[in-house]
Amino acid sequence: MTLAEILHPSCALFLDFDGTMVDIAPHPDAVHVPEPLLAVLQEVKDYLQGAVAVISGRPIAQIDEYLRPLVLSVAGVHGAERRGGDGTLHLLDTHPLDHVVEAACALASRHPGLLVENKRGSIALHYRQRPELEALCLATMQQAVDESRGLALMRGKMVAEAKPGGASKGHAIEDFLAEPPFAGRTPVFIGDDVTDEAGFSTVQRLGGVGIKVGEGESVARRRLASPATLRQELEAALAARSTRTA
Ligand SMILES: O=P(O)(O)OC[C@H]1O[C@H](O[C@H]2O[C@H](CO)[C@@H](O)[C@H](O)[C@H]2O)[C@H](O)[C@@H](O)[C@@H]1O
Repeated sequence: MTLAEILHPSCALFLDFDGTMVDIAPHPDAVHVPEPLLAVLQEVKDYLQGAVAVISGRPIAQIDEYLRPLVLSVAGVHGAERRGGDGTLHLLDTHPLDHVVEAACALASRHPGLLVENKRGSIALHYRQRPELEALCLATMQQAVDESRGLALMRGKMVAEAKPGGASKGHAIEDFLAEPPFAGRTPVFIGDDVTDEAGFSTVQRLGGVGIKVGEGESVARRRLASPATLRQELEAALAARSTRTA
């Protein structure tokens, strides 16, 4: 089944960012947003009467910067922050991260190439430049999280993140679906990473469609090969819309 067949005007579309809309890059700051993607997203937003949201591990401010001048609804930091369809900002309670920051920074200072990313309520330890240190990074972060209050460890692509225990992409999608312009629509969530599995489960439980980009185990019942394929399929869905309404 293609995205053109799935994406009807009564859908709400939820999109992950890294690895889904844009290719994975060697460094978090090195991602490239292809120019045509912005135009496609604007058109899809119009088609779905505003019911398009980005569901990302990145902060909302970063997503805004990458998608500028487009402004979309966004859940950032795995749902710890969320800007709804009316522009209202919802912030989950955060928990002290000092112990995790200390542990992650101490490890990074001993191992050049490790990168500590500090977000509101969350700390990410990236090991893409030092993949051989994966086990050490995961163990260090897990121990620091276990010794902290209210945090959970989440694995991503070459990254271990400590985030608020209550934050999840699935919850963020449910919160969007309780509000206009998302309420009453069939949810479609497209993502690429372990962190997106909660989102796939949520939309499928609600009668919607989960689509995994790329390879790897997933609960999602549909697949797309790559971010480039996603862009092509969105363009095809828009073209099919023109044909349908012509
Ligand atoms: O939920 P997402 O929108 O997919 O964000 C997940 C994380 O993305 C970023 O890290 C990942 O992408 C980087 C750029 O391609 C890559 O270098 C890194 O290895 C990946 O883990 C971002 O830096 C994180 O904050 C997000 O949580």
